[in-house]
Parts: sequence; C-alpha cells; structure tokens
Amino acid sequence: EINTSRYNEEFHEVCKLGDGAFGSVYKCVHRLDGCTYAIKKSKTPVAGSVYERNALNEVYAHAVLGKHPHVVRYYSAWAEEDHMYIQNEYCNGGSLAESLEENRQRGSHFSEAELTQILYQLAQGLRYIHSQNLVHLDIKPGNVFIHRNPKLLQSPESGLESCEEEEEFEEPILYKIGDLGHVTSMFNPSVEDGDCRYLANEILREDYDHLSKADIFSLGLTIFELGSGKELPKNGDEWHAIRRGELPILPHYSYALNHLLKSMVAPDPRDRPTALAVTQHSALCSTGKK
Ligand SMILES: Cn1cc(CCO)c2c3c(c(-c4ccccc4Cl)cc21)C(=O)NC3=O
Repeated sequence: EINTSRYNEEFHEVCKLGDGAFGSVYKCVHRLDGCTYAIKKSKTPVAGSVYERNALNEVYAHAVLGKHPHVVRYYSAWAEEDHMYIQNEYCNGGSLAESLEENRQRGSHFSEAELTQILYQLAQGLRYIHSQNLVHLDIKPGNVFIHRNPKLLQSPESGLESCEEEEEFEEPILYKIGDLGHVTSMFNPSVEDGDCRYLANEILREDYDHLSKADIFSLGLTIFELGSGKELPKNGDEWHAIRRGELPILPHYSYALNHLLKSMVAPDPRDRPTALAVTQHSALCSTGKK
C-alpha cells in the first residue's frame, strides 16, 4: 500500500499550521484516539550538525518536561523516510505573535489584567522549566501558544455550574511555552542563541553563569512588546539602550507592572527576579493569580 509511513497511517492531516527553516507544522487528528495534535515534520538533520543537536535537545527537553499547564505537552517523536516528526499538544488559539499582529492591525492593546495573566502563567512555566535545571533560551511571542478552553469560555449563566468542581477554577485561556529547540542544561549548557530581539546581552558575550535570568530577560521583553505593540529592535542604538536598562515606560499600565518589567530586563542578570519572585510580585497580586 502506498505511503506506509507511521505519519500517514496514524494521522489524518487537517492543515498546515506553519512553515519555517525548521520544517513544517501540521494540525493532525490521530485516527485511533480522535484527538488533535500539532506535528512538526523536519528533514533529518545532518549527523553531528548543530541541527541534530537542537533536534535531540528538543526531544530530550520534552521528555524531561512532562506535563505542565504552561509548557506545551510532548507525546511522541520518530524518524522515517529521511524526516523527523515530533507530536505535540495542539493549542487552538494561535501564538502570542499572532495576537500581537492582530492588535497592531486593530490599533488595540492588551489590558493590564490580560498582561498580568500572561506574565503570571509564563512565569509559572519558567519556574517549572528552571526547577528541572533546564533553560529555554528562546522565549518570545512566537513561541508562546494559546489554548482557549471552550467549556470555560461560556458566560457563567450558561450552565457553568454543571461542570466538574475543579474545572470552575481553571483559567479559560491558557498560555503555554513551546518550541524547546534551544533548551539546554542550566549548569552544563550548549548554548544556541535565541532570537536577538529578546536576547540578553550577557548571552551574546558568552557569559552563561546565570542562564535562568536570560529567560527572565526574554520574558520581560516579550511582555513589554505585548504592552507597547511596537517592534523590538534587532540591533543598533535602541537595542543597546534596552540592554543598558533604559526601558521606556508603558503609559497604559500601572507603575507596579512597569517597575516589574524594568527589573526583569536589568543589565546585571543578578538584579533580575527569579521566576518564583515574578509570580509573587505585587503587580500580579489581584488579577495575576487565582
Ligand atoms: C506554527 N504553529 C502553530 C501552532 C498552533 C498554534 O495555535 C503550533 C503548535 C506547535 C508548534 C511547534 C513548535 C516547535 C516545535 C514543534 C511544534 Cl509542533 C508550532 C505551531 C506546538 O507544539 N503546539 C502547537 O499548537
């Protein structure tokens, strides 16, 4: 029978979700369990190349980072017909990069409540990754995927009370850290620079003594970008000004949130808060967490 590949046998391909240097990602339905997954299909990397190391890092990281509400879940990986496949949890709400683009086109921006909710959830995800002595090293809007919980998006009067007890305390919208291709060990790192717009200066200078704080820096700039709606610089004077700690104030948001973001992008990584400290910050006290 033609195409006796695991991919075609086990999955029905619904549509392409994205393309990139890495390969292509497809939305697929598993023929047996009926669930929807995101499957990345990439060319088998050349043995011994940085691509192979990244591909293996990604699978090792997913295998270690089991189940967490704010990290995209991994199910399986396999190789066949000169391609590598990784089967991940499908998040139905797109990425934060798409949300950012929509806001730019509509001229709208996230509310303080939305920003603090995103920051709180992603800081929880980083707390978990760092607790496994791993670092992500490519936190950015394009690597944060959104999952809208349809059951919980209804308004309260529409029979919400009918659902299970614990569901009532779930967040209707979940933000999940994805794309673990740059993940490496906190203490025995093989660092592959992430997107330069979100890259901490010390990483560029190959100072890997505080890698978890590079993730905090990237998260701070990610939230700043969502709040400002403006493109972040890739290089030049503006890029260096931010790395000197000169972060513009976001007028639509509270002093507390602006102060927290400024501390997250402090020039000295030791001055930046840990992921745990971010989740406990006063700026996230009311709206940020349940
Ligand atoms: C481009 N693109 C769009 C989506 C759907 C967002 O609503 C997406 C996903 C993933 C990934 C992904 C990223 C990096 C590695 C592997 C995968 Cl499957 C890429 C995705 C992933 O792991 N889970 C996704 O939902």
